[in-house]
Amino acid sequence: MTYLFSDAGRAELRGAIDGETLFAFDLDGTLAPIVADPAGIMIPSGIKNGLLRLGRMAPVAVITGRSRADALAHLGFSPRFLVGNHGAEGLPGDGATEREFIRLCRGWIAQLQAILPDADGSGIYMEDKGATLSLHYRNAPDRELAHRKILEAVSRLDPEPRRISGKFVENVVPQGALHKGEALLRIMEHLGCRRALFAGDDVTDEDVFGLRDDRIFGIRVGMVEVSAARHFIHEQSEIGLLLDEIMAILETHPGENSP
Ligand SMILES: O=P(O)(O)OC[C@H]1O[C@H](O[C@H]2O[C@H](CO)[C@@H](O)[C@H](O)[C@H]2O)[C@H](O)[C@@H](O)[C@@H]1O
Repeated sequence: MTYLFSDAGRAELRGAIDGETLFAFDLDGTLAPIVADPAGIMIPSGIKNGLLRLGRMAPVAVITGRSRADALAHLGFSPRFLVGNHGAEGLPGDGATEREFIRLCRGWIAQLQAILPDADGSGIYMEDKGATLSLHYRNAPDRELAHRKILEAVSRLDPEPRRISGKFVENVVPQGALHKGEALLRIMEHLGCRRALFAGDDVTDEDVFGLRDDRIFGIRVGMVEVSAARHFIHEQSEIGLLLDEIMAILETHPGENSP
């Protein structure tokens, strides 16, 4: 992996983007620092302003594991594309499938309430996001025990969901729901974009990096041993710098059809 703010990383970024590139970002851990309470995130105002400015120069998407409504409340503005539930919510034309995902989740929540009646007592927090759900154990007094209970409970769900691990969380996702990589490709196709940039910090973001699609410039937030991303930044606080760098490049390479 190449550090984005090295000479080589900067040169590769310059060669990879212009005003017709789709710029897509994950939310938690990327646009907002990770905090203990999922409801307590704060997107720094510099990042919000940067996204708004970038949105006037090129298409911008936020692709998040949160529900769209929740993400919107934190963003305070609508990016051109806002995909929620890891790709399961908010893509053009997917209304009927989303309703089916919500129905499935209602069933899983009822089952989990029976399997994990003491969830709160174990420090497990169930986040109902409509089309998917998340079981958090960050704040459990015994994280290992809480995690084991979650894994056991999820393994008993019927029908079997797709389970994706995250930062002290297990995400329960309907089989057949698009993942973040597929969602990004859908938006590119919809817009006719030949190139995209995507930045993300977590396991579900690897669904984008793992496409290994040369048209997509992937940036992992936080260096990890195993990632399919080709570039990384050290930490979330560098996102503001990334937005500035992107906009400086677009000012000199606006793209043929940009405003
Ligand atoms: O795809 P993302 O936008 O990165 O969303 C992934 C999950 O983020 C949230 O949980 C994570 O962030 C919380 C706040 O910093 C943190 O407390 C938690 O431990 C993390 O797992 C969100 O609550 C989930 O719904 C998202 O799926």
